Amino acid sequence: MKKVLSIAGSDCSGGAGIQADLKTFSALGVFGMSVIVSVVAENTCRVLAIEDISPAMIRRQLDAVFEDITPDAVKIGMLSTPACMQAVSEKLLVYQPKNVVIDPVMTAKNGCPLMNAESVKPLLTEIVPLADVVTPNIPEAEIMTGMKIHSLSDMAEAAKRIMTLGCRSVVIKGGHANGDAVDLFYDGKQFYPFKAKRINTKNTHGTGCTFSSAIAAQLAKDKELIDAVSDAKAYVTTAIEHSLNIGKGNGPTHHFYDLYRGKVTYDED
Ligand SMILES: Nc1ncnc2c1ncn2[C@@H]1O[C@H](COP(=O)(O)OP(=O)(O)O)[C@@H](O)[C@H]1O
Ligand SMILES: Cc1ncc(COP(=O)(O)O)c(N)n1
Repeated sequence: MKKVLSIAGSDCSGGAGIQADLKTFSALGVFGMSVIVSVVAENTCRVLAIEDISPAMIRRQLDAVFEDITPDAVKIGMLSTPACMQAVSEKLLVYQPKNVVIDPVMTAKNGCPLMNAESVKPLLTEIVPLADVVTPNIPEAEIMTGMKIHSLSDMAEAAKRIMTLGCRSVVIKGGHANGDAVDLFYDGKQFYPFKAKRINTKNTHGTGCTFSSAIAAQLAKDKELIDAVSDAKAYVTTAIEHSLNIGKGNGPTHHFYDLYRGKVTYDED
């Protein structure tokens, strides 16, 4: 069984964060583990409060996982403060995991901030260079690059700028654009657009968490980067097609194993 670690925030309402990550891992047939960086009191409508776990406790959780179980991939989501980022980057430099996917989470779907403004700099200098793939949405890519993104060619320019930070590849997600949902993957040599029809739903809570976790799961199963991104795009599209009208705001994606039966492969080692 392949093993994947999520380092992220907890969404008590179950649609995003660690909870979405673990559901994605299970649906894709990998063993999920979690290091909780922040506890977020949130639901489909709003964020009520955030309590960050101490950097010492983040370090201890990482030690607990890595001294016993070597993950085949690591997904990083919400890291709210520079101190959280410091704890995570320090330990990842020690443990050197393979297949690191970084979703630079900055705000919830309802616009509530999940990352402090002073964290942008350490995100770019300490976290992004650890990544095999970084997966910003359009507003996140704008903050990371200081440019506005209105078109696919703007997405390409932003991807080039993000690559200069030292990551191995980048996918700029097009969920926040108009028209088809086009994500642009760039490996430093070539651009690959992944296109899906836009699904007309308000229930998109957890789409980014689902997508980045699906990439991590596929990388853990030894897929090439481009194939992992392609499979993750298919997975997240299906999870949005079957998203749930739970809660009063943006409902969550759905991770239902039967939907993927036939596509899921288990690895016995
Ligand atoms: N309404 C939609 N229809 C189809 N795909 C979508 C839709 N909204 C988002 N996606 C896809 O979901 C994934 C997550 O994208 P996005 O919502 O931009 O990320 P985030 O959750 O970080 O804001 C991307 O693959 C994006 O193209
Ligand atoms: C703890 C936590 N992490 C991440 C998100 C963003 O979710 P999305 O996948 O919708 O961008 C969230 N709302 N809560």
